[in-house]
Amino acid sequence: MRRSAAPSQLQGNPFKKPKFIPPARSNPSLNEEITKLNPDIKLLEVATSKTFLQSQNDPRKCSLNLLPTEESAREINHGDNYRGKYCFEACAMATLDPHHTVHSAPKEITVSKGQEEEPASLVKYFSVVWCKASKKKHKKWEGDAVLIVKGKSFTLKNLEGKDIGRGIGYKFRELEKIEEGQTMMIGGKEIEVMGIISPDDFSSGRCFQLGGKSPAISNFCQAAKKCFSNPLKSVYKPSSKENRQNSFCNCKPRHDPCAPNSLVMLRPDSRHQWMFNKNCFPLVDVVIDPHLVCHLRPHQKEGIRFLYECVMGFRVNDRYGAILADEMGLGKTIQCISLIWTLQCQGPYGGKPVIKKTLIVTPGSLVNNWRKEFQKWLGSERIKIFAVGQDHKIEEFTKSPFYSVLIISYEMLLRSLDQVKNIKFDLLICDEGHRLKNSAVKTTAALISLSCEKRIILTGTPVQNDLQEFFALIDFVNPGILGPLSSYRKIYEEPIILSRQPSASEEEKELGERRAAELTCLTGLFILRRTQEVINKYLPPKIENVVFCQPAALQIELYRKLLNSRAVRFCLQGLLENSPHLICIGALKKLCNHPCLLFNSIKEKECSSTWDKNEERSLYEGLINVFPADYNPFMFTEEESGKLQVLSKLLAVIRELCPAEKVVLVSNYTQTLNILQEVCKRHGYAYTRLDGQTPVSQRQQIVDSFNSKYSSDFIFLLSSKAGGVGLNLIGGSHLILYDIDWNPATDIQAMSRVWRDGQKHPVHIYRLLTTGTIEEKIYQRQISKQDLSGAVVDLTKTSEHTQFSVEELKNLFTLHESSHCVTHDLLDCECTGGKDHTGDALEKFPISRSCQLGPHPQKSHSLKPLSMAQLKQWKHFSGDHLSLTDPFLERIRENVSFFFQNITNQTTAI
Ligand SMILES: Nc1ncnc2c1ncn2[C@@H]1O[C@H](COP(=O)(O)OP(=O)(O)OP(=O)(O)O)[C@@H](O)[C@H]1O
Ligand SMILES: [Mg+2]
Repeated sequence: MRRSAAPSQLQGNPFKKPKFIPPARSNPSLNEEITKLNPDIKLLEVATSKTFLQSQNDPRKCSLNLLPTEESAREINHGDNYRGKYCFEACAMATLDPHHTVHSAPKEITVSKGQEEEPASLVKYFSVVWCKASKKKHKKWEGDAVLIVKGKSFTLKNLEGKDIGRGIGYKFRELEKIEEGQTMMIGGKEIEVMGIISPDDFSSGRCFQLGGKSPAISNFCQAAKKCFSNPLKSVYKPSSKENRQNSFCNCKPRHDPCAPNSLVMLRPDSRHQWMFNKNCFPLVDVVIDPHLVCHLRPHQKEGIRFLYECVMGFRVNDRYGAILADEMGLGKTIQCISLIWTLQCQGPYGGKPVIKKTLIVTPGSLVNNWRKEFQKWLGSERIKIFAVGQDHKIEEFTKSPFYSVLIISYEMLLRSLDQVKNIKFDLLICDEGHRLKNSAVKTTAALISLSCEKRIILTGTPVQNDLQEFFALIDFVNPGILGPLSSYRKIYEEPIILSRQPSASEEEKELGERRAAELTCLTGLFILRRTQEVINKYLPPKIENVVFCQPAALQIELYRKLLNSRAVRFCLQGLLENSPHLICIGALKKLCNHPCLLFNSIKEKECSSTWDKNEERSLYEGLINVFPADYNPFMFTEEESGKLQVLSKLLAVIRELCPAEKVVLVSNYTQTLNILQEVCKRHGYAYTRLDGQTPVSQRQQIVDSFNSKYSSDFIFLLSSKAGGVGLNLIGGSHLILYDIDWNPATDIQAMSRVWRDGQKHPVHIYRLLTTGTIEEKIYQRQISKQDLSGAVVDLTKTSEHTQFSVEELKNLFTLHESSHCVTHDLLDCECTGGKDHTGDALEKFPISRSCQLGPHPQKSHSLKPLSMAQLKQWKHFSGDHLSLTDPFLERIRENVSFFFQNITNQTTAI
């Protein structure tokens, strides 16, 4: 039967290329090679030979897939029916790693010749082409597919991962015979077998990738492996006639590549030269300006190399995107500035600059920060920056030839999209780019519509809970690299999510893990994430405290009443559809911050016209009577809230002991910030404030003035959700998180504002939680979920908190009045929180005891939220412990039931 070429063959699908060796034949030369490495594997036979990225990356791994032949399998199998299992395992372990245990196939495995019954666990995979069944002689194949043969059943999946045919009841004999060129009918489709797919290729998902992708990516490995050659060789001596002809080009690097500490970029490989150097300009080394290099941290140098290789298309063929996902404060800005400045002045071909104009899109509050950073690192002469603002309209940029960098906020971009589209940008940088969630979001759509190919996303906040958001980011920087969303879902998202369900079978778990690993591998070429650890040594010590504040009497009484309300009881009956649980949670959180916030809500609702119909009525019933008859929320007192009492004392002791230091005080709620502001006023503390209402144009000014050593402000009131991202608040060295967010990333964002490059003082962080209440539960949820983080992204739902099981609600709606610290109770720690478990007494205990904290270096200083296990490693003690050495904690102990403390960079600590 003749056939037309299937799509994969037109595109050169690597899975079709290898010569198929039917199971009964062997390839002696390869076998020899394998045998040299490990004599035990001579019984196995090479069935297919493919080149994959992974094998290139890891020199120990080989590009061969080893399958036992029918005969060899029979040789080692003596009479039982596990051959199928053996086949599968041997395939899955197919590497040439000499340490690998390919030879350890179970010896007792046997197969009886006449045996017909085949265990259901036999799984084989084949690449096939398919078309609708017809009697025509000349078939027109409609597409490539993957045939999965499991036991007696067949499944046909297209390359998007969708099932397109099924069949059952095939005989084992038929199964055995499947070989290249064989045609068969499955679910009304005719297929022709093209080759065997190894279980590894199937479980990693590689067999679904069409020709263009893998080779594109694998190209990087060669490029990346090439060492830096002596740059002077080709730079100073034009090697060919053509090069001499093009001597009008700048053949010298802009900076001396041989100077000590020079930072030289990777040279393009021959493929790149062939594609992009049609005029045969001489190769010139691209060298980062030494003026910048002298400031760069090692991880920043590595980051610049990474960005350069990505946007030049060295890493993945025909893709020019990158995601720089370094944790907060690692200097993503300086890395981008270095890249822009380099590409704008230099290039590998005749020194010709690679880019002319750059567009930087950033949250409004950071537009001026970017401008300032350019000035900080490059001064005002080298490069002309245009930051769009009220007084700086985009037209000015369009008209003037001087400016090469346009900085614009996401909001402004939407408003002036048409104008931006008319400008040709060669490089696009999206700061805090995790907001580009999907193409349905307007901003994403607007950015996608820009024609610029070189795209960089910067984000310090990893994608937390959504593989589709992850897809959106990847697809934005390197469009199409993961195929269409529909196939991505089938091949990666669904198996990964399925594998994380508690009910997942072993097989599902394994498949999900393999797919996640493959996804990480594919995307890892253009995603770079480094953690805080790389910068710790440049930073002053950080003393982190979790402070469990005893609730005030009024809070306890109101809390009990709320928990006894009809609304809460209704939630616990499990009728969650219309459950008012979110309202109940909101009320409890307000109460923890200050009872006057709850009072205000009750009064507001009483005045509201919908009060009668509202579920809140049943929540607030009788609550007002708990407040004193003449209660005036504007005259609130500190004694009415445990946390506020602690805060007030904390501010006083900071002021007293460190008069030159400043405090960043963070809340997620504007109303709470109002209370904190009032506290500042009452105590005469000078303050400044940045929240969602603060005009974007004023934000940088507020930040700058707080950071200035001449500022008289003692406190910076910050709404973390409104404007926390990306801000540098190094003027403050004490940071107090007054309330807790469900999403740990919000809190981490806030905490990272002060402990960053440029900070001069030891940093003190205080997280205030009300003992025994919902705040502790939210904290526990933050930290326990962290243990589950996934390989590519953290799949735990941490940002959306609308769904709870009845059990979870029961836990949330419980007040633990007798516990000093419910979180500590949960840690399974042997200590009682007494004095023996402070750092002072550490030497007395053997290191292995779970509570002995100080001597163990903290495992990771990454900005990831803590896990329960890590928290247990923190120093911890109850509030009534007698000899607190920390003078700040000493002063607030009266209102505190428990402390956790951890010091980073302790060697130089206070
Ligand atoms: N090599 C360096 N030497 C001194 N200061 C540096 C260096 N690199 C960065 N900084 C400073 O560190 C601070 C943090 O840098 P930057 O704002 O770029 O961090 P980021 O990675 O963008 O963090 P975020 O995710 O919070 O936005 C800035 O004030 C910056 O000027
Ligand atoms: Mg930033």
